Amino acid sequence: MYISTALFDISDTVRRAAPKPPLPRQGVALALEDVSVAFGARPVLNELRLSLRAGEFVAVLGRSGCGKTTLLRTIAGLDGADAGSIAVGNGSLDPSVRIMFQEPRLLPWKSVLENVAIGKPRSLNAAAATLSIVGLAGRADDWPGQLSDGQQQRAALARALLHEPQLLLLDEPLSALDSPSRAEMQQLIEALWQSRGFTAVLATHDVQEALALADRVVLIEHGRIALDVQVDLPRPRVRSGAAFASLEQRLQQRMLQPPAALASAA
Ligand SMILES: Nc1ncnc2c1ncn2[C@@H]1O[C@H](COP(=O)(O)OP(=O)(O)OP(=O)(O)O)[C@@H](O)[C@H]1O
Repeated sequence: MYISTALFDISDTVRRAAPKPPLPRQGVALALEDVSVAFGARPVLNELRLSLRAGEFVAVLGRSGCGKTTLLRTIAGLDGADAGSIAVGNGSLDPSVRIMFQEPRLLPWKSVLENVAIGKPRSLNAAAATLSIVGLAGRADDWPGQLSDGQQQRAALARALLHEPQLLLLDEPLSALDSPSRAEMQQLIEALWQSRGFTAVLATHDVQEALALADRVVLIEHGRIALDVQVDLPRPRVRSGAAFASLEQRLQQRMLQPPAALASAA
């Protein structure tokens, strides 16, 4: 992994490229009612309920294996729910829902531009413009292997954005990046979310990342939403502030509780 040196003015680039008008921020974007998912005999999601307002940015936290990925895959229609209902944009082929994974999942035999245009092969001009928005102007003809890890995730973000999603699902897409690339991508995602108005769900282990980006942080325990915290802090978030630190401590403590303590508290 090498450190990205392709710093660019994120806010200016994103603002100039913002669609007009942005998506309306009203109504419910996503509603999960009593959604249960099991793999064989192992229950993962257990009558989970979650509702998101249009334009809301929600971070999903939880210990490893608690079901964050399963939740996002189920919302995207990649995993089927055994029970319950999911309203709005359910189905992996629905262009209004896009998902980004921890790995960029670019096809190595296609150029960066062709990767971005997957599913929209007639949109090469728009794909090139989207590459510029994510800071990859000039890299369209490269192969994915010629990009750094962070740049590959930017290309994956461009691929999702090309579909102008109403709901963007982010499954720990920054967890493999070095810290400067990670901070840049956080800024980029926040700027895009602000200018475009899509609804975002970010699964992460990182409490700071959740608090830096989200309007609301939810915590999964025992297959359900066990904690739902509103983050009423001005943006851009100042991580050194007292209110930020206090929320961070509260969530960290909850995340660090051993499973036995969680079971007896449930
Ligand atoms: N396809 C599958 N088949 C069988 N079990 C699975 C499958 N996918 C997930 N699981 C199990 O479901 C549980 C939840 O997995 P999931 O990947 O959703 O957790 P997670 O919270 O995203 O974990 P992490 O933070 O480590 O990525 C785990 O016990 C996992 O082993």
